[in-house]
Amino acid sequence: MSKVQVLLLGEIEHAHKEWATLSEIAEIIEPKARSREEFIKEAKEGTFDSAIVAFRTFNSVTITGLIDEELVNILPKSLKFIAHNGAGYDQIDLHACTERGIRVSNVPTAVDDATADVSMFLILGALRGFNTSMFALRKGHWKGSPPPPLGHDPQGKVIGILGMGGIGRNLKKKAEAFDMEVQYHNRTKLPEELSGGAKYVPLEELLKTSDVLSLNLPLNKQTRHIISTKEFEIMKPGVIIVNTARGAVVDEAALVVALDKGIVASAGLDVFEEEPKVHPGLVANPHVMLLPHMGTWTVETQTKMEVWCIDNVRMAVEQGKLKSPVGEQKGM
Ligand SMILES: O=C(O)C(=O)CO
Repeated sequence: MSKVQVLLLGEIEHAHKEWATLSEIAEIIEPKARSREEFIKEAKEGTFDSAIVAFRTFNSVTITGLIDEELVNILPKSLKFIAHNGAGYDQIDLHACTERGIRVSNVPTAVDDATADVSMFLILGALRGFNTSMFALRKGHWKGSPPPPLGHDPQGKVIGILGMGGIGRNLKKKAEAFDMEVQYHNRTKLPEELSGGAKYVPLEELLKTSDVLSLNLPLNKQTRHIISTKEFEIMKPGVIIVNTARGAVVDEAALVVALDKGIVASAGLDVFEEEPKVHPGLVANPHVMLLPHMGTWTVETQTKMEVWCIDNVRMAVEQGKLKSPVGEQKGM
C-alpha cells in the first residue's frame, strides 16, 4: 500500500532527526515552485493530489503568498490539515480553510519564553532610552552630545499586557521579577490560576493607567489597528509601547504621530505592518528601538517549534487529528 503524502512548504532547519522519522509513515513531497504563480500551476497540475497534510513555515509565504481563499481553493481535495510552524497564524485565511474542511494547527507554548524575553528586552531598552546612546557610541560620540536624558527604572511601573495568552502570561512573570505591577486586558478574564493574580481591567482602563503597554495579542479582523489615534489619545502621557505580536495590531502611522506629539515617550518594536518594510517615521525616531522580527530567533526555540509542528503532522497522519488546533477550529 502506498504511503500518504506530506507536503513541505518551506525548509526544515533544525529538527532534521524528527522530520526524518516522518518518512516511516508518509512520503514527503516538496513543490518545485519558486513563486505563487508557479505554485498554483503545480497544484492545478495535480502534483500534490495525494497530500493529506502540509507543514508550512512563516517564510514559505515568500513562495506561496498568503494562504488566502484563492490558494485554499486550489489545494488538493485530499489535503485535510495545515500544520503552521508559528504561534501567529494570520497568514492563513481560517474561514476559507474551515469552509474547505481543512484543519489548521499553530505552535503555542514553545514560543513563549523567547518572545517574552524580547518583550522584556524592549521594555528595558525603551524605559532606559538606550537606543540613542548605543548609536552615539558606535559613531564615536560616547553617550552622545548632549548626553541623553536619564532613563526610567522598571521597578514600580505599571505594565499593561494586552493579550494574556501564553506569551502574555510568561511576560507577566518576567515583569514581576523586575518589580513591575502587572495589569492585563484579554477577550475573556482568566481564571486566577492562569492570571497568577494579575489585575484584569477593561481595555480603556488599561490604556489610561499603564506606564508601559505591551502588545501580546494575535492579529485578526477584531484586533487589526486595535491601537490607533483614539487609543493613543487616552494613554498616559509618556507611555512606552512595546510590540512583539504583529505589526498591524497597531496603526503604525498613528504611532508615529503619537511619538512626535510626545504622547508615547518611546517604543520597542519587533514586528511591523508591512514586513520587511518599516515606516520611515519609526526608523527616523531615535526613541524607537527596532528589531527585525526576532521574537523566536534562537536555536533552542526554533528547534522546539519545528519539533512541535512535526508532532502535529504526525498526529494528523496517524490519528487524523491535530495536537494544537487553532482556537477558532477547536470544535471542528
Ligand atoms: O511564531 C510566530 O508567530 C512568530 O512570529 C515567530 O517570531
